[in-house]
Amino acid sequence: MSQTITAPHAAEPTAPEPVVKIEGITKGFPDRKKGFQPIVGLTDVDIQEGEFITIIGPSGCGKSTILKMIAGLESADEGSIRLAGKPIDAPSRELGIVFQQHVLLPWMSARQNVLFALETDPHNTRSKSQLESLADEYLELVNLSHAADRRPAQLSGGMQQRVGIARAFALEPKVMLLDEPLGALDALTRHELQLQLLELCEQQKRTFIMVTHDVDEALLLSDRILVMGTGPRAQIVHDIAVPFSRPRDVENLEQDPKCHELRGFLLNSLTGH
Ligand SMILES: Nc1ncnc2c1ncn2[C@@H]1O[C@H](COP(=O)(O)OP(=O)(O)OP(=O)(O)O)[C@@H](O)[C@H]1O
Repeated sequence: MSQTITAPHAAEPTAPEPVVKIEGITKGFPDRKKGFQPIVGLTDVDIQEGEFITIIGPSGCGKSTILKMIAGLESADEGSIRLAGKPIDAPSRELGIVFQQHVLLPWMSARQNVLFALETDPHNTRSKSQLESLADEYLELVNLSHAADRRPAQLSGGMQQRVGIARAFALEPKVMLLDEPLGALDALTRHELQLQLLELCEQQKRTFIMVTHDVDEALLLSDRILVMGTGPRAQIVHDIAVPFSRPRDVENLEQDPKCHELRGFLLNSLTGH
């Protein structure tokens, strides 16, 4: 007779260590007239490797400030932020950033812009020809191979933003921080790039933390949506798991009643209803 033997004190499976661990952070800024202004209230978040996290919240609540603290560009007043267990106290190549405004070198082509970032990476161990292939690979991933030799002035806003995305992705950071990456684009280009970003994220399986004002963008791309409340001392008021399986399809999402329900909930939380 077969028998199942269970260890008397089998260890509980432990959750993997979060790639980003935010513990008890607060942040404020000095104001010449009003004195110290508290912005971000006590905040704790664990982000697991491979998750796509979106932060949404009312304007001025401190979303970008949180992203800048994770990027090592601002320090928290209290608490700590760790990347794979190590405190983040300065920008690092493990943390890639894409801002709303692409900062490309105007005298270089799209390809040279990506290549320059790779060549000046102090941790680079690849040869020049390997870097050239890598730059081409990432430009292809954002559908820009045909425009690789054009300079920024010869590219549309959406194309320039795609070069910025290719450049940040090509450095293959552990965590990609996106601060309203599509915020400056017209609605059509924005939608196109959302789909491209979705495809890229699903192919790359990296960790993403994005700030956006666009609820539909958050629902399309995220595994979790963190909703911040109003300030001062704004905190995360909802941490929502997005239940849609991947790969995602916009049309299926649009017809899914769960998506409508979540969308309504998010819009209501943003408008304070
Ligand atoms: N370096 C700074 N010095 C002083 N105040 C700052 C600084 N950075 C941000 N702030 C203030 O902190 C508050 C939060 O700014 P932040 O950009 O993080 O908000 P946000 O939620 O990303 O806003 P939005 O949605 O409008 O982009 C704002 O009142 C802003 O003026």
